[in-house]
Amino acid sequence: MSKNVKTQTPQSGIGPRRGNMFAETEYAKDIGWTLKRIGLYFVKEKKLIFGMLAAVLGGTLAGIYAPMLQSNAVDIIAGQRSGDLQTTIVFMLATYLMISLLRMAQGVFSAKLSLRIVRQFREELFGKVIDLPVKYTDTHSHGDVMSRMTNDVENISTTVSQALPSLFSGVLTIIGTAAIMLWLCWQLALLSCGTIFLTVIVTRLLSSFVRKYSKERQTLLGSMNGTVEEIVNGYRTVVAYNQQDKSAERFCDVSDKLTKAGIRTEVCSGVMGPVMNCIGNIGFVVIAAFGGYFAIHGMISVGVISAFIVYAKQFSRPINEIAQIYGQLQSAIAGAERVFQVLDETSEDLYGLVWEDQERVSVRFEDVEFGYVKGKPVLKNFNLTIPAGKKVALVGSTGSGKSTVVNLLMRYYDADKGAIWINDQNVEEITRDSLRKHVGIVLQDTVLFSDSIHHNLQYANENATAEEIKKAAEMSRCHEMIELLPQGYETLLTGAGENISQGQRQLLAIARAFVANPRILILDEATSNVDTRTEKAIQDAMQEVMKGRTSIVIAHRLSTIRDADLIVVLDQGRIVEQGNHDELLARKQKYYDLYMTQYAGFAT
Ligand SMILES: Nc1ncnc2c1ncn2[C@@H]1O[C@H](COP(=O)(O)OP(=O)(O)OP(=O)(O)O)[C@@H](O)[C@H]1O
Repeated sequence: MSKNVKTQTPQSGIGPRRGNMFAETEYAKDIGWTLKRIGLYFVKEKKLIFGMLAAVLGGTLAGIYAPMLQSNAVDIIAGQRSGDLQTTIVFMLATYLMISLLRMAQGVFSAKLSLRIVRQFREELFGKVIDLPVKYTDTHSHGDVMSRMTNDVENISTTVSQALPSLFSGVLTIIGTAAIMLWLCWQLALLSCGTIFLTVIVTRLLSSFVRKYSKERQTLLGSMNGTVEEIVNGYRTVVAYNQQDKSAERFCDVSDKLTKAGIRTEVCSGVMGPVMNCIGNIGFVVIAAFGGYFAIHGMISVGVISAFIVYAKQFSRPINEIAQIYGQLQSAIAGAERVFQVLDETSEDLYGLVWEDQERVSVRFEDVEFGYVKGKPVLKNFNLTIPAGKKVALVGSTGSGKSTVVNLLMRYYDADKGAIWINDQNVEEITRDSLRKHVGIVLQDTVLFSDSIHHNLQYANENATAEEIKKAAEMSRCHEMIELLPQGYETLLTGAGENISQGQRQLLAIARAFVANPRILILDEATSNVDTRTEKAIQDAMQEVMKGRTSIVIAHRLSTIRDADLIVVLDQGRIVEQGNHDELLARKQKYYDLYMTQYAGFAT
């Protein structure tokens, strides 16, 4: 082990960035398991759950008791019971008032609970997304990830705030009402229970369809978001090739499928309520008829019938609600499964050694083999040494593997075989964080943020002073351009840099890399969008900046890498030639051909 590294273990805290409590759990697609897993998020909100359940319990019990008071009042009025009517009515009023207050408390508790649970999901999911390997983002549409973060999490939230209290109060109401009905008149109670049997069968049947369709609907929503994102991001290209109609066709196709899946889901879950209502009403008619018969024959009092009428309604209401909630729950479970799929993805590992700064850094690729797809290697038997402080240029035709070399050095991907060494340290043993801290990279596709130019440049090193930022901007030849802007360094970049030109964006990206002051600098087609004069000026500045540092430059314009200490020519993932510009030209092989193709007729 190098003496410049020290062991770093992952943080043990529960902060969102450091994985999740189920990281090692195998993902299972069953409702019980998913519910249990959702339940674990509730454990952290014990106080709120207790408060909410207490309010639901109080409200439900009072709701079950209130019709008894009503029954007593009716019996007192009908002369079938002795008692004080005024006291009974005051009790009734107090009970209904208490029910209202408890329902309000329940609403407050459940809203808080739902929002806090959503926060847990959202933060854990975001923490996961920023820790996902590059491979994941390369293979999943951004829209799909967005959909999981917003729609699915929102779906879980709605269910938590509405379904949980309704479910708890519903179950309590059913049990309490059934008990009291049995106590009042078991014959009428049994008739009521007949409706439950019918309800359960219909619920199970309809809910299996709801679950299937809502999962399909959420997958399609993700796919539609992905399509929209692709079209909006690539709008200029869409318009340039007059592909608006085709894009609209593609969108409409997904939108159409989404509508159909949505209709199927809504029909199945929407039908549930009315069907349950119908069953409840039939039960109500049966009870009214039989109750009348029993009262006529003196088996029960008129007050009991009045209470039974309320209980019968009270009994069927939660059954309807539970039937609807069941549909909602199915959809939330489908959403939760999709969220858990992301949470269960393997994060970029956080274990390893912290690579500490060293002034001179050499890089060595040793027998490296790598492929993005299994069995299809892009780099084969790749051996390359980049001496400390030297500038190495990678050239070769499109798809020859130049960016892949950089991807491996940055540990966006890890080699399938062989090893990459930084000085005497295998990069796979170093934490990615500490490795990337010392490597600056500028890509062709510049990413800037909707923030001031100053903050965009400071992004690479939050401790950089205004003076250091200005110096970096001067070296990358963008200081003057920035000064000409109305607010100078405080100018806000809108739409991540759409208010400046592509070349200017590239200059800012180079300045940002200079601010980072890295030991290794990688420029992947970093100056492809600036004019040749500016490019030359930047290169001169870079000579100065990179003195004693190691740099890797990828450039199609070969004139820009003529001064490199080593030029490496790649072809189909293999190094076919290496040397300096003059040596390679003299050899008259691949590099010579590439150079002549670009500059035939010009002096070398
Ligand atoms: N994320 C990816 N998933 C699958 N294959 C990929 C991925 N990135 C690159 N490839 C493939 O790997 C091969 C090498 O690509 P690479 O980007 O390294 O080439 P390059 O020499 O940098 O090309 P260019 O000059 O066009 O940038 C190509 O065949 C490419 O299709």
